[in-house]
Amino acid sequence: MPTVTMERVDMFSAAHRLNSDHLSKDENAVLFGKCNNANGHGHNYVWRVKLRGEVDPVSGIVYDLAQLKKEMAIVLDTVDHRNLDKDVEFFKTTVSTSENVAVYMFEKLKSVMSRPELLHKVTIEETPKNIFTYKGK
Ligand SMILES: Nc1nc2c(c(=O)[nH]1)N=C([C@H](O)[C@H](O)COP(=O)(O)OP(=O)(O)OP(=O)(O)O)CN2
Ligand SMILES: [Zn+2]
Repeated sequence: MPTVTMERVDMFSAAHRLNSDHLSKDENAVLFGKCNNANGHGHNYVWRVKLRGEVDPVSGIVYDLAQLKKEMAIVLDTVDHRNLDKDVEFFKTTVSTSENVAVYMFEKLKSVMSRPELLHKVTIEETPKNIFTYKGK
């Protein structure tokens, strides 16, 4: 059967601050600039999810879209209108760069999917200019 890639896109708004516990105050300020400001800042992130698999000969689908929507909603609830650094366990020890947001969103979705082997890649658009993609380990 043919192998097809399907994609669903959603969005979430979240606050964060770029700051590494392994760097000094000055090193953080130099590395992250305005993004290290103590007040933090926010983004309207665009989350692109791509699944890749064989088209089922009976149903004609790769994966149930309604199921994917439910699973993505579970993940979105952990980040939407949250402060990533304070509300998400993963970011209490990991800098909330969009590289790491892509890793988190991929692994969290994979952990709730009924067929995790179909998850192909996740893309995070932090701003229209800054886009990060993760395909798993
Ligand atoms: N490697 C990374 N560098 C930076 C990240 C990141 O996730 N990975 N994130 C940031 C900040 O979060 C920042 O908010 C995004 O950068 P910013 O300059 O505000 O947004 P733009 O690049 O789109 O702004 P322009 O000034 O229009 O270029 C910083 N670095
Ligand atoms: Zn930011």
